[in-house]
Amino acid sequence: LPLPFSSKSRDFSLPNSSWNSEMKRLYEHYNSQCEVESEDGEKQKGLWRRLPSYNRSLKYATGGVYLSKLIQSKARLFTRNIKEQGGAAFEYVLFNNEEEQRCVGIFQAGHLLEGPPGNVHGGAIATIIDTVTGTHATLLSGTVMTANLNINYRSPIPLGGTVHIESSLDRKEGRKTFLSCRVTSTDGSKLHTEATGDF
Ligand SMILES: CCCCCCCC(=O)SCCNC(=O)CCNC(=O)[C@H](O)C(C)(C)COP(=O)(O)OP(=O)(O)OC[C@H]1O[C@@H](n2cnc3c(N)ncnc32)[C@H](O)[C@@H]1OP(=O)(O)O
Repeated sequence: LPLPFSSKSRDFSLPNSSWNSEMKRLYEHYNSQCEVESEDGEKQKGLWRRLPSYNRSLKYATGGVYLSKLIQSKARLFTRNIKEQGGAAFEYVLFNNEEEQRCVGIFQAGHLLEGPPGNVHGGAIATIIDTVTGTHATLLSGTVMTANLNINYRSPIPLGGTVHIESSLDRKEGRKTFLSCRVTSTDGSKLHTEATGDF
């Protein structure tokens, strides 16, 4: 990602004890296709790249100078702002495939994201879609803002479950980037959500 992060920052996209078996399985699936370093230190490029994820970046953002010191020190990325451990909210990891211009998110929805009883809140689904597509658009086109996000909710996402999110490039027009996104069950058989985004 283009923003510089301190090497001391915690990377939230690594496996932790709250991850269910599906989350771990899919993580392994993509992680095993990422860059590998041989014993002699030579790096072999992989098909996929795991994207680290930190809970803040504002310290480095130029807009930060206009904000109070309190806000600057307390600002946290929305999807990584819950101190409670154990998969309470957004557990996710993103992988990017530069060659195929695809970005994949594996998302486990925690108990604080409830909307309809037993299922994930539509706003939380929109948030994770914006995160995957927004990150993908940033990788494709540099710093961007979401201009439009159009979402069709096809079937509910069970709370505690894991889903597969895939963002793909539709087209670029000048400084605009258009992406499509699908949220499915991890075996791909069930479509939960479809979206398009303009960045
Ligand atoms: C690490 C985690 C990553 C998470 C990523 C999360 C990303 C986000 O959520 S960003 C936050 C939500 N988004 C925002 O707050 C954006 C608010 N909006 C804006 O800042 C501005 O309206 C912005 C930047 C989208 C467009 O501004 P600006 O470039 O000045 O607009 P303008 O010059 O009128 O339009 C440029 C082009 O975009 C198009 N456009 C503008 N707004 C929209 C829109 N809402 N929908 C579709 N197209 C639009 C225009 O039609 C125009 O197209 P063309 O060049 O073909 O005529």
